[in-house]
Parts: sequence; structure tokens; C-alpha cells
Amino acid sequence: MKLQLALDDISLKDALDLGEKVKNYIDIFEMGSPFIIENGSLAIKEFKRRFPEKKILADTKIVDAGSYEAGLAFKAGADYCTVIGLTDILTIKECLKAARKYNKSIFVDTINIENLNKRIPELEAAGVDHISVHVGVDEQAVGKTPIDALRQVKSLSNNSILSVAGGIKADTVDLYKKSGADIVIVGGGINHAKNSVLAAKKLAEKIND
Ligand SMILES: O=C([C@H](O)CO)[C@H](O)[C@H](O)COP(=O)(O)O
Repeated sequence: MKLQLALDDISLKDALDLGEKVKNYIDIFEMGSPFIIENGSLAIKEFKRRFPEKKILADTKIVDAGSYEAGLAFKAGADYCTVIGLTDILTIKECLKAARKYNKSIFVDTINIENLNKRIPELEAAGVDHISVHVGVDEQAVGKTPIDALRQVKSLSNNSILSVAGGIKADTVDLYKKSGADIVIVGGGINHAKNSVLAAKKLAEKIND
């Protein structure tokens, strides 16, 4: 299992400094949605320049203009970007077209998909092979976690690479590992920890255990 660090509510400078300190524990640096709103494509470019050996994911959460928006992320240096799974299937297909053009990949975010039983087969039939099981921060605030959705998507998916996000920390990561995630995404669990470097180290140790 790989570890993806989501950089959301942090300045570009602090994120680059943190990246330097935790890079040995992290496989994928995620340019979070708020981070992209604040810094634009510059964040993607800077991270790729400073950490060329790491994968960079742009959490673009695309809902329209799939090919154009995904193309912007890939041209800036992202290896992956995200599209919202409940948007129109045409947009998903346009994102996949851009991914093929740039030889990169698209993660489809499951946030707020009500009927996963119906949607996951539709997405995979359209060519999706990377799925990000996600419970957002607002739903986390009322106690939701992504564990049930991960188990459900794992049983429905044919062969997609699965990442999982939603309030995961060092003391809960084992559950997600056991439930078949290929990538665990951690934002607050590292960024908001008392000691971010120690939190990243603990997560990496548990993942590689
Ligand atoms: O995608 C995210 C969220 O929608 C804010 O943009 C987060 O990056 C993702 O949820 C991971 O962060 P944590 O839930 O804090 O681990």
C-alpha cells in the first residue's frame, strides 16, 4: 500500500518545507483542492520541480470540461488528477481521453455517490481504472468514515486501483490496509498532527509492516 499526503490548508512555502521533511515516507504528494484554489497550477509545477522522483496528484475534482481541465493539470506536471464520480459520464470520458493523451491517469472520486452498486460498474465500463473512495471533511464532521464505502467498492470493482480518504490517521490506517486499499490518503492526520514528521513516519511504518 502507498501513502499519499494531501496538502490542503497549508501555504505553498510550508508545504514545500514539509515535503522536504517527510519525503522519505510519502509516495504521492496531493495538491489538495483548497491548495490549488489558493496557488493554482504553480503548486503542481513547484512540487514536480522540487520532487521529480515523486508522483504528484492534483485534486482538481473536475465536474465539467473534462479534457480541457485535466489537460491543464497534466501539462503543469501532475501524474494524476481527480474527477467527481457523480458528474456526467461524458465528462469522465473526456478526462480519460486527456489521460491517454498525456499518458497519465485519472482518479474518480466517489464523494456523495448514493448508489455505488450502480455507479461503479458504469464507471469501469467507461474505462475508469483508478477510483478514490472519499468521505469529505464536512461529512467527517458528523461522524462519517470511508470504511463501508471502501469495502463496498472493493467488492464491486473489477480491477481498479483504489485509494481511500476521509480523516484517516496512524491509529486507523490498519483497517484500511486490511480492507484492500492500494493507496491511503492522509491530510489532517499529518498536517494537523502535533508532530507532522512523526505522524508521517508512523503511517509509513504501519503501511510497510
Ligand atoms: O479531498 C479532500 C477534501 O475534500 C478537502 O479538499 C482531502 O484532501 C481528503 O479528505 C484528505 O484529507 P483528510 O480527510 O484530512 O485526511
